[in-house]
Amino acid sequence: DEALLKSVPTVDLSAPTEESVATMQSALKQWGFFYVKNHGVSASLVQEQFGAAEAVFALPTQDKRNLTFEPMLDIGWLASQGLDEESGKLDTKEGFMLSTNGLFEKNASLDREDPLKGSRLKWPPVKGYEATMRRWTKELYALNLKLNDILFDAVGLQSAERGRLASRPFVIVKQLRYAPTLDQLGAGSHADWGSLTVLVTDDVPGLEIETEEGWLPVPPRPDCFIVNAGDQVDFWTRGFFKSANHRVRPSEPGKPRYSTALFAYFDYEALVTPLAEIQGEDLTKRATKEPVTTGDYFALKLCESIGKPPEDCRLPSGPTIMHDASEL
Ligand SMILES: O=C(O)CCC(=O)C(=O)O
Ligand SMILES: [Fe+2]
Repeated sequence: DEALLKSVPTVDLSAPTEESVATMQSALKQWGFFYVKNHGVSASLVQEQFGAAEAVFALPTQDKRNLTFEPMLDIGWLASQGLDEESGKLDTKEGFMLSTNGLFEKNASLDREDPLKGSRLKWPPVKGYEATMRRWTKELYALNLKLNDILFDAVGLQSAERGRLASRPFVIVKQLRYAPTLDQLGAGSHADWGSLTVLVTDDVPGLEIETEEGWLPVPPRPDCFIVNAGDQVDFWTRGFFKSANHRVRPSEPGKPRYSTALFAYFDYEALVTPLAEIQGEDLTKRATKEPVTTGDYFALKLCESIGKPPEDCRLPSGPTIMHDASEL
């Protein structure tokens, strides 16, 4: 199998910018995925974050139920629930989510020193959790902004557009735990919705991406994070950069797998339109081909994911979306 001999490239953030730009460009064109090294997040913070994740998932079920998932804010605890379309079985992932939903207020500002400030969040009853996750979100938010700069160079974007698309990206932090079972997928095949996803995993392999030649493993690499482009980038570049389908198939018996994703979107209020800088045939796989703001797009995707057709799903006129799931 030829795909198995290949591997996704690594963007080294300590290398000269032109080199990072060239690597990201070819990686997103070919795979939709790359590793990033010298990302600036300390190993001790990575450990601390995984400690926080383990502590949340180890809470008594009742405590986790008190942190119930709120779909329109994209926060809270999710028990394993996603149906894996291939096997028809439930997948094995459990999640806890935080989001910068303070941005849902019109013209909201975002504090880069504390991106979660102003968000409605449920903090789990775990000592030190809030401080750790505020720090984690701050550092990963900054990393996403750096990656955006490289992404914008990779498409030759004008400077005015940069600020419009990436002054206040909306982000979701999702801590994941995959149950230690091998006869079921950890996460079924899917593409991410946003701009760039930054993924940090423990040392249990499992992530695979769909390629023309089959499923390609993207195993953990020491000191590297994994980054992939989502559907917003696919739409924005007319498919020039891929939003690749991927899945998780944990491969070590008896050992749970932990990973934490930062799902970033473009600026919450920005209207995302296909790039003028990229010409050529529209290869986008994204279903919605109308330009929409990130906020409306996000609300639309949420409606879709809970099975409401867009016409039954009231989208607000501006970016201030419903705060209450019952309004759907
Ligand atoms: O845990 C992983 O390796 C991937 C998670 C993922 O793809 C997702 O949550 O969207
Ligand atoms: Fe994903």
